[in-house]
Amino acid sequence: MVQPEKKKSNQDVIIIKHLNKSFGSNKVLVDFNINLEKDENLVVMGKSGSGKSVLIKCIIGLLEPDSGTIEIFGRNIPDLDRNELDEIRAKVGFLFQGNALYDSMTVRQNLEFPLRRHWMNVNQPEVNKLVQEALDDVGLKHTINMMPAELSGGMRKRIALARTLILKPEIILYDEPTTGLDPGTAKEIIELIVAIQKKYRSSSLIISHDMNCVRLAADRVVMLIDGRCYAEGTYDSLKKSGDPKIKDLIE
Ligand SMILES: Nc1ncnc2c1ncn2[C@@H]1O[C@H](COP(=O)(O)OP(=O)(O)OP(=O)(O)O)[C@@H](O)[C@H]1O
Repeated sequence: MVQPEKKKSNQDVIIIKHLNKSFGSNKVLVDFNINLEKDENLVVMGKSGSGKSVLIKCIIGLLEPDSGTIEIFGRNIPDLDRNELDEIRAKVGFLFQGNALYDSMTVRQNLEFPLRRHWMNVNQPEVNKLVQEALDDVGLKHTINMMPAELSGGMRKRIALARTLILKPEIILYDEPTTGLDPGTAKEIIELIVAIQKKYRSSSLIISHDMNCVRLAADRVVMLIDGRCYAEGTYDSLKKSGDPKIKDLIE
Protein backbone atom coordinates (compact mmCIF):
# COMPACT_ATOMS: atom_id res chain seq x y z
CA MET A 1 0.00 0.00 0.00
CA VAL A 2 1.36 3.47 -0.89
CA GLN A 3 1.73 5.69 2.15
CA PRO A 4 0.26 9.21 2.13
CA GLU A 5 2.67 11.98 1.19
CA LYS A 6 3.49 14.88 3.45
CA LYS A 7 0.44 17.11 3.79
CA LYS A 8 0.36 20.57 2.17
CA SER A 9 -1.77 22.36 4.72
CA ASN A 10 -3.33 21.65 8.07
CA GLN A 11 -6.67 23.06 7.11
CA ASP A 12 -9.04 20.24 6.24
CA VAL A 13 -12.48 21.27 5.03
CA ILE A 14 -13.75 17.67 4.84
CA ILE A 15 -12.59 14.88 7.14
CA ILE A 16 -13.98 11.38 6.61
CA LYS A 17 -13.13 8.78 9.21
CA HIS A 18 -13.87 5.06 9.44
CA LEU A 19 -16.71 5.27 6.93
CA ASN A 20 -18.57 2.00 6.35
CA LYS A 21 -21.44 1.45 3.95
CA SER A 22 -22.89 -1.88 2.87
CA PHE A 23 -25.94 -2.92 0.92
CA GLY A 24 -26.83 -6.34 2.33
CA SER A 25 -23.69 -8.45 2.01
CA ASN A 26 -22.13 -5.99 -0.51
CA LYS A 27 -19.52 -4.09 1.50
CA VAL A 28 -19.00 -0.96 -0.62
CA LEU A 29 -17.02 1.30 1.74
CA VAL A 30 -14.88 -0.37 4.38
CA ASP A 31 -13.19 1.76 7.03
CA PHE A 32 -12.73 4.49 4.41
CA ASN A 33 -10.71 7.55 5.47
CA ILE A 34 -9.89 10.71 3.51
CA ASN A 35 -9.47 14.42 4.05
CA LEU A 36 -9.96 17.35 1.67
CA GLU A 37 -7.57 20.19 2.30
CA LYS A 38 -8.38 23.84 1.78
CA ASP A 39 -7.48 25.08 -1.75
CA GLU A 40 -6.78 21.67 -3.22
CA ASN A 41 -8.21 19.61 -6.05
CA LEU A 42 -8.52 16.05 -4.79
CA VAL A 43 -9.49 13.35 -7.28
CA VAL A 44 -10.98 10.11 -5.97
CA MET A 45 -10.41 7.40 -8.56
CA GLY A 46 -11.96 4.00 -8.68
CA LYS A 47 -13.22 1.45 -11.17
CA SER A 48 -16.85 1.22 -12.13
CA GLY A 49 -18.80 -0.12 -9.17
CA SER A 50 -16.04 0.67 -6.68
CA GLY A 51 -18.29 2.95 -4.62
CA LYS A 52 -17.46 6.47 -5.86
CA SER A 53 -21.11 7.49 -6.18
CA VAL A 54 -21.96 5.92 -2.83
CA LEU A 55 -19.16 7.98 -1.29
CA ILE A 56 -20.37 11.26 -2.80
CA LYS A 57 -23.97 10.50 -1.80
CA CYS A 58 -22.83 9.91 1.79
CA ILE A 59 -20.93 13.22 1.71
CA ILE A 60 -23.97 15.23 0.61
CA GLY A 61 -26.28 13.42 3.00
CA LEU A 62 -28.30 11.50 0.40
CA LEU A 63 -27.20 8.16 1.84
CA GLU A 64 -26.76 7.31 5.49
CA PRO A 65 -23.50 5.55 6.33
CA ASP A 66 -23.61 2.44 8.52
CA SER A 67 -20.89 3.95 10.70
CA GLY A 68 -18.12 6.53 10.62
CA THR A 69 -18.02 10.32 10.47
CA ILE A 70 -18.10 12.85 7.61
CA GLU A 71 -17.14 16.25 8.94
CA ILE A 72 -17.65 19.27 6.71
CA PHE A 73 -16.62 22.59 8.28
CA GLY A 74 -16.52 20.68 11.56
CA ARG A 75 -20.14 19.39 11.37
CA ASN A 76 -20.81 15.65 11.15
CA ILE A 77 -23.16 15.23 8.17
CA PRO A 78 -24.99 12.07 9.36
CA ASP A 79 -25.98 13.89 12.57
CA LEU A 80 -27.58 16.89 10.82
CA ASP A 81 -31.30 17.46 10.37
CA ARG A 82 -32.83 18.71 7.10
CA ASN A 83 -32.41 22.42 7.88
CA GLU A 84 -28.82 22.01 9.05
CA LEU A 85 -28.02 19.98 5.92
CA ASP A 86 -29.53 22.75 3.79
CA GLU A 87 -27.22 25.30 5.44
CA ILE A 88 -24.17 23.16 4.62
CA ARG A 89 -25.42 22.55 1.06
CA ALA A 90 -25.45 26.32 0.48
CA LYS A 91 -21.68 26.31 1.09
CA VAL A 92 -20.92 23.07 -0.71
CA GLY A 93 -21.51 23.12 -4.46
CA PHE A 94 -22.34 19.86 -6.21
CA LEU A 95 -21.96 19.31 -9.93
CA PHE A 96 -24.20 16.38 -10.84
CA GLN A 97 -23.04 13.91 -13.45
CA GLY A 98 -26.20 14.55 -15.49
CA ASN A 99 -26.03 18.34 -14.84
CA ALA A 100 -29.60 18.39 -13.39
CA LEU A 101 -30.62 21.52 -15.29
CA TYR A 102 -34.33 22.33 -15.46
CA ASP A 103 -35.27 21.78 -19.10
CA SER A 104 -38.32 24.05 -18.95
CA MET A 105 -36.30 27.02 -17.63
CA THR A 106 -33.95 29.36 -19.46
CA VAL A 107 -30.28 29.51 -18.54
CA ARG A 108 -30.99 32.67 -16.51
CA GLN A 109 -33.83 30.99 -14.58
CA ASN A 110 -31.67 27.91 -13.92
CA LEU A 111 -28.96 30.13 -12.45
CA GLU A 112 -31.39 32.21 -10.40
CA PHE A 113 -32.91 29.08 -8.85
CA PRO A 114 -30.26 28.41 -6.16
CA LEU A 115 -30.12 32.13 -5.29
CA ARG A 116 -33.87 32.24 -4.67
CA ARG A 117 -33.63 29.07 -2.58
CA HIS A 118 -30.60 29.88 -0.43
CA TRP A 119 -30.14 33.66 -0.55
CA MET A 120 -33.67 34.90 -0.15
CA ASN A 121 -32.68 38.48 0.72
CA VAL A 122 -30.75 39.22 -2.44
CA ASN A 123 -32.40 41.88 -4.65
CA GLN A 124 -32.95 41.71 -8.42
CA PRO A 125 -30.01 43.95 -9.49
CA GLU A 126 -27.73 41.81 -7.35
CA VAL A 127 -29.23 38.61 -8.82
CA ASN A 128 -28.59 39.97 -12.34
CA LYS A 129 -24.99 40.77 -11.45
CA LEU A 130 -24.37 37.33 -9.95
CA VAL A 131 -25.91 35.58 -12.96
CA GLN A 132 -23.72 37.60 -15.35
CA GLU A 133 -20.62 36.92 -13.27
CA ALA A 134 -21.26 33.16 -13.10
CA LEU A 135 -21.87 33.01 -16.86
CA ASP A 136 -18.72 35.02 -17.47
CA ASP A 137 -16.73 32.53 -15.33
CA VAL A 138 -17.73 29.72 -17.69
CA GLY A 139 -17.46 31.81 -20.87
CA LEU A 140 -21.15 31.62 -21.81
CA LYS A 141 -22.67 35.06 -21.25
CA HIS A 142 -24.43 34.94 -24.61
CA THR A 143 -26.54 31.91 -23.63
CA ILE A 144 -28.47 33.73 -20.88
CA ASN A 145 -31.86 33.52 -22.59
CA MET A 146 -31.39 30.11 -24.18
CA MET A 147 -33.04 26.85 -23.12
CA PRO A 148 -30.86 23.88 -22.05
CA ALA A 149 -32.03 21.89 -25.09
CA GLU A 150 -30.42 24.50 -27.37
CA LEU A 151 -26.98 23.91 -25.81
CA SER A 152 -24.31 21.32 -26.57
CA GLY A 153 -23.27 18.75 -23.95
CA GLY A 154 -20.17 20.77 -23.05
CA MET A 155 -22.20 23.99 -22.78
CA ARG A 156 -24.76 22.30 -20.52
CA LYS A 157 -21.91 21.15 -18.28
CA ARG A 158 -20.58 24.73 -18.14
CA ILE A 159 -24.04 26.10 -17.27
CA ALA A 160 -24.40 23.48 -14.55
CA LEU A 161 -21.01 24.60 -13.24
CA ALA A 162 -22.10 28.26 -13.37
CA ARG A 163 -25.19 27.35 -11.35
CA THR A 164 -22.94 25.66 -8.79
CA LEU A 165 -20.59 28.67 -8.67
CA ILE A 166 -23.28 31.28 -8.23
CA LEU A 167 -23.49 30.64 -4.47
CA LYS A 168 -19.68 31.06 -4.19
CA PRO A 169 -19.18 27.63 -2.58
CA GLU A 170 -16.10 27.03 -0.48
CA ILE A 171 -16.17 23.36 -1.46
CA ILE A 172 -17.19 21.94 -4.84
CA LEU A 173 -17.97 18.26 -5.33
CA TYR A 174 -17.77 17.02 -8.90
CA ASP A 175 -19.39 13.71 -9.87
CA GLU A 176 -17.63 12.37 -12.99
CA PRO A 177 -17.44 15.84 -14.62
CA THR A 178 -16.20 14.60 -18.01
CA THR A 179 -18.45 11.58 -18.50
CA GLY A 180 -20.27 11.62 -21.84
CA LEU A 181 -18.13 14.42 -23.33
CA ASP A 182 -15.82 14.07 -26.31
CA PRO A 183 -12.08 14.25 -25.41
CA GLY A 184 -11.65 17.89 -26.55
CA THR A 185 -14.68 19.14 -24.61
CA ALA A 186 -13.68 17.03 -21.61
CA LYS A 187 -10.25 18.71 -21.60
CA GLU A 188 -11.90 22.17 -21.70
CA ILE A 189 -14.06 21.26 -18.70
CA ILE A 190 -11.01 20.02 -16.77
CA GLU A 191 -9.17 23.27 -17.55
CA LEU A 192 -12.20 25.21 -16.38
CA ILE A 193 -12.29 23.26 -13.10
CA VAL A 194 -8.62 24.14 -12.53
CA ALA A 195 -9.19 27.82 -13.43
CA ILE A 196 -12.21 28.06 -11.10
CA GLN A 197 -10.21 26.59 -8.23
CA LYS A 198 -7.43 29.13 -8.80
CA LYS A 199 -9.83 32.07 -9.07
CA TYR A 200 -12.00 31.29 -6.02
CA ARG A 201 -9.46 29.35 -3.94
CA SER A 202 -12.18 26.75 -3.44
CA SER A 203 -11.53 23.15 -2.46
CA SER A 204 -12.68 20.46 -4.85
CA LEU A 205 -13.37 16.79 -4.48
CA ILE A 206 -13.63 15.24 -7.91
CA ILE A 207 -14.90 11.70 -8.47
CA SER A 208 -13.51 10.44 -11.75
CA HIS A 209 -12.02 7.57 -13.65
CA ASP A 210 -10.90 9.82 -16.52
CA MET A 211 -7.08 9.70 -16.58
CA ASN A 212 -6.87 13.15 -18.21
CA CYS A 213 -8.90 14.57 -15.36
CA VAL A 214 -6.58 12.90 -12.84
CA ARG A 215 -3.44 14.00 -14.69
CA LEU A 216 -4.47 17.61 -15.34
CA ALA A 217 -6.64 18.51 -12.35
CA ALA A 218 -5.44 16.54 -9.34
CA ASP A 219 -3.15 18.07 -6.72
CA ARG A 220 -3.63 14.74 -4.97
CA VAL A 221 -5.22 11.44 -5.90
CA VAL A 222 -6.95 8.89 -3.70
CA MET A 223 -7.52 5.40 -5.06
CA LEU A 224 -10.70 3.73 -3.92
CA ILE A 225 -10.02 0.01 -4.20
CA ASP A 226 -11.84 -2.80 -2.33
CA GLY A 227 -13.86 -0.17 -0.46
CA ARG A 228 -10.78 1.41 1.09
CA CYS A 229 -8.45 4.33 0.47
CA TYR A 230 -5.89 1.94 -1.00
CA ALA A 231 -3.35 4.55 -2.10
CA GLU A 232 -2.87 8.28 -1.95
CA GLY A 233 -0.39 10.63 -3.58
CA THR A 234 0.29 12.78 -6.61
CA TYR A 235 -0.43 11.40 -10.07
CA ASP A 236 3.32 11.23 -10.74
CA SER A 237 4.10 9.32 -7.55
CA LEU A 238 1.29 6.82 -8.12
CA LYS A 239 2.30 6.35 -11.74
CA LYS A 240 5.71 5.15 -10.57
CA SER A 241 4.21 2.57 -8.20
CA GLY A 242 4.94 -1.10 -8.82
CA ASP A 243 1.79 -2.18 -6.95
CA PRO A 244 -0.32 -4.20 -9.44
CA LYS A 245 -3.67 -2.78 -8.24
CA ILE A 246 -2.40 0.80 -8.60
CA LYS A 247 -0.86 0.08 -11.99
CA ASP A 248 -4.09 -1.53 -13.14
CA LEU A 249 -6.11 1.57 -12.20
CA ILE A 250 -3.72 4.21 -13.48
CA GLU A 251 -3.01 2.51 -16.78
N1 LIG B 1 -29.07 2.13 -3.44
C1 LIG B 1 -28.34 1.04 -3.62
N2 LIG B 1 -28.81 -0.15 -3.25
C2 LIG B 1 -28.06 -1.29 -3.39
N3 LIG B 1 -26.80 -1.29 -3.88
C3 LIG B 1 -26.29 -0.12 -4.26
C4 LIG B 1 -27.01 1.11 -4.16
N4 LIG B 1 -26.22 2.11 -4.62
C5 LIG B 1 -25.06 1.54 -5.00
N5 LIG B 1 -25.08 0.21 -4.78
C6 LIG B 1 -23.99 -0.73 -5.05
O1 LIG B 1 -22.79 -0.15 -4.53
C7 LIG B 1 -21.68 -0.48 -5.37
C8 LIG B 1 -20.95 0.80 -5.75
O2 LIG B 1 -21.79 1.55 -6.62
P1 LIG B 1 -21.39 3.02 -7.11
O3 LIG B 1 -22.55 3.51 -7.91
O4 LIG B 1 -20.98 3.82 -5.95
O5 LIG B 1 -20.15 2.73 -8.05
P2 LIG B 1 -19.27 3.79 -8.87
O6 LIG B 1 -17.86 3.61 -8.42
O7 LIG B 1 -19.87 5.13 -8.76
O8 LIG B 1 -19.43 3.20 -10.35
P3 LIG B 1 -19.52 3.98 -11.77
O9 LIG B 1 -18.16 4.51 -12.07
O10 LIG B 1 -19.92 2.88 -12.70
O11 LIG B 1 -20.58 5.05 -11.63
C9 LIG B 1 -22.24 -1.27 -6.55
O12 LIG B 1 -22.04 -2.64 -6.28
C10 LIG B 1 -23.72 -0.94 -6.53
O13 LIG B 1 -24.48 -1.99 -7.02
